[in-house]
Amino acid sequence: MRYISTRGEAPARDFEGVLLAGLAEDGGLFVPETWPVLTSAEWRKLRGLPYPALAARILALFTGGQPDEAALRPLLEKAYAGFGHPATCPLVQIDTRVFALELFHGPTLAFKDMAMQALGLLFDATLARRGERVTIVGATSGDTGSAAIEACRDRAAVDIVILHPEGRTSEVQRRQMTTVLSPNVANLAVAGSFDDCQDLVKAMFGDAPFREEMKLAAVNSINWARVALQIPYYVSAALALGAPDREVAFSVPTGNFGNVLAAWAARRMGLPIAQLIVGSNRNDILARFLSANDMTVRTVEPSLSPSMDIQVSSNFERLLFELLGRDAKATAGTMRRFRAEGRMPVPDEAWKTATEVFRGFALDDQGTLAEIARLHRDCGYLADPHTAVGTAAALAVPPSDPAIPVVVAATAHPAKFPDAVQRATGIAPPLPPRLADLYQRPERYTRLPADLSAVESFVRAHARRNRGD
Ligand SMILES: Cc1ncc(COP(=O)(O)O)c(C=O)c1O
Ligand SMILES: N[C@@H](CCOP(=O)(O)O)C(=O)O
Repeated sequence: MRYISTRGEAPARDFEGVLLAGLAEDGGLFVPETWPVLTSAEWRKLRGLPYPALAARILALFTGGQPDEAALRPLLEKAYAGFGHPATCPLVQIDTRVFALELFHGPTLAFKDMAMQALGLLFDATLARRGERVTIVGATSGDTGSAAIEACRDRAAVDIVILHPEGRTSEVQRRQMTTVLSPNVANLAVAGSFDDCQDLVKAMFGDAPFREEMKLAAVNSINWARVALQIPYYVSAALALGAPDREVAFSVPTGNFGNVLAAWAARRMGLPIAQLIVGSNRNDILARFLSANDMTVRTVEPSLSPSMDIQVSSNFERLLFELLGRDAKATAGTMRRFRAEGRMPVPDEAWKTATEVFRGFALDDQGTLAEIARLHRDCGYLADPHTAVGTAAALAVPPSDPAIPVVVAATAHPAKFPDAVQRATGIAPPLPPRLADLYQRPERYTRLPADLSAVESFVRAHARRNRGD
């Protein structure tokens, strides 16, 4: 299995190369050179497998034997062993045709753990074998950061620096990051938005001497391994509802487009997914794109679903590459214009192709509170604000065939957003016992402006300190 860059100017790599490289050298994102496609009989054979075994089978389709399924299986069993539900990611019926795929039973209570717990182990195994050390730099709007820190804390071959937008995460989200005092972990509160943090991370990767000196690695969904590890749960949910002999749809609360892209990948692999519903908050660039081919960047606005406060959705580039017939030159040109002009010129034909699969829906904060209240009142389900955007989208733009069930990606535990949940329902969901003293733990983080040289100096000092240079 080889991977190519969406911008066509970086050398192709194998899975291990992609895992360690993160972003391609030409600024593009790695995608499989060819997609593995399963027959109906092959999908049926996956039914009933425990989640770690299913995930190993799917991931092995993308690793080209390095590591192979036999090596991946114990690794994934270890990754999911600490999850708070025996099914890893249970499917819960919440309405007549709507199901919640609960992806938040991992250590940091958000869907990021589903990939990140395995990614940390993959990094460990790979770096130990190669005798190498890396510096992970990551951007977070709230959940990637804590999941990455939890997966990488105290690991011998990894230093990690996470950039979050100062004051724009929930307090629980911030504390989950900043109260981890392991020497290899550092947190930066950046004066700016998530998009600024993500730009800084990409700029560090674009600075070739710095990238080489620091041996930079990525844990954001710009890293293909993150997306690959998000595919199995769509497979698991679809099989449970009757695929490949029955079509399903997914509704995914969306920000950086990594989660819904994994669902798209499952569809590309032959899973019968009738429709993908993209839920947005007031930062509705994706909903505008899907309804009117308008992908114009606006200022990022804070909302009750802060993890989705994003305007530049990195993984959209992977979809764009496919929509443009895998034309890397056209993709690179389109992305250049997007960055220069703040508007993405997607040809009408490509846009129409996207709308055959994707539907978009945006919900403001009032609507989000109303949906959390409705779910609690009518369905007895306590949802976090991100999941509520997903359920509202599922009801607003469902597939026209009522026999097709809609699975909503329940991306965070309601206890991560107690203020919003309490405003909507009067209930403040408690944190699990292992996090009960979160508000009493000391925090450590550094404030910096959104300035590349300041951030690079910080990262260099952090890495050197840990390497004993
Ligand atoms: C709770 C939650 N929901 C939804 C999203 C959006 O997911 P994505 O960025 O993969 O589109 C995020 C952030 O990734 C998140 O943390
Ligand atoms: N919503 C994310 C933003 C980063 O997304 P990623 O999937 O690219 O890591 C977050 O919570 O940090």
